[in-house]
Amino acid sequence: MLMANLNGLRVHYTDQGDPDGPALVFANSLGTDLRLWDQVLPLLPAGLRIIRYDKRGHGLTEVTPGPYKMGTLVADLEGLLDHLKVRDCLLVGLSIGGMIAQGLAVKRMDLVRAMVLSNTGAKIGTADMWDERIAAVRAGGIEALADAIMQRWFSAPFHQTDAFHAWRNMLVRQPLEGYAGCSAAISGTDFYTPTSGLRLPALGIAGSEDGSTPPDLVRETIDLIPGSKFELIRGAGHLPCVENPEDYARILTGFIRDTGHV
Ligand SMILES: O=C(O)CCC(=O)CC(=O)O
Repeated sequence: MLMANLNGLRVHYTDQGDPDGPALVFANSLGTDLRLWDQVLPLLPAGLRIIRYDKRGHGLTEVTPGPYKMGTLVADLEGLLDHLKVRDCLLVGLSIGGMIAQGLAVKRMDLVRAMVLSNTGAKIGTADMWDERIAAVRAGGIEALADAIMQRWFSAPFHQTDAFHAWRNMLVRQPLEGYAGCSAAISGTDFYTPTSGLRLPALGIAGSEDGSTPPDLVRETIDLIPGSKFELIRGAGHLPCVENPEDYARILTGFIRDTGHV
């Protein structure tokens, strides 16, 4: 079990693959932990150093009292990469993880040489929407919202699978304070201007059935970065790395190779 103590926050992470290989770093979405990438990792090319982590208030990372700021979540990942002496990584961020990726690329170009913005946006939802969600979660727990969240996360056929129930369990077992804290960070984030200034290889990935960050939002965001590419995974919702890991890994592998990362 790997834990890093970063300015007093104990962060859970994994560091797998070739320790001397180019680094591929994953940042998870709201209400998920690093198991989000379990099915994609075995399908990726050999020779990479693969780092995953649980963001603040999620998984096995410590929970601090919310609300959180996006700058704090960005600084947490910055601290982890500095701690692990990672430079020039290919950073894959899904949803809030994609916001963290945008923030880190703007702040520390030495850490991020290429970026995948998956099922995310420069801005996600409205402040009113997030205020309502935070109030609902504080009143009734994540369970009270779980059915609606699962509708956005997964396409209808996936709801009939056994795996669906495992992912629902993962969601409702996330710490409430972490979920609410990160929701506040999303609410306060609008990266349109800073992301427009980014110049690095970038790929957007969307799911055709994504009810949280629909394909148009992902495309609008990735189009802010000149020369970027966009891929749509048909039939998948907000978490295509879970619903269709084969297509996700194929697209990611193509980008890894195109950018000369392995
Ligand atoms: O998944 C995220 O990180 C935030 C976007 C969202 O609203 C997810 C959901 O539908 O619950």
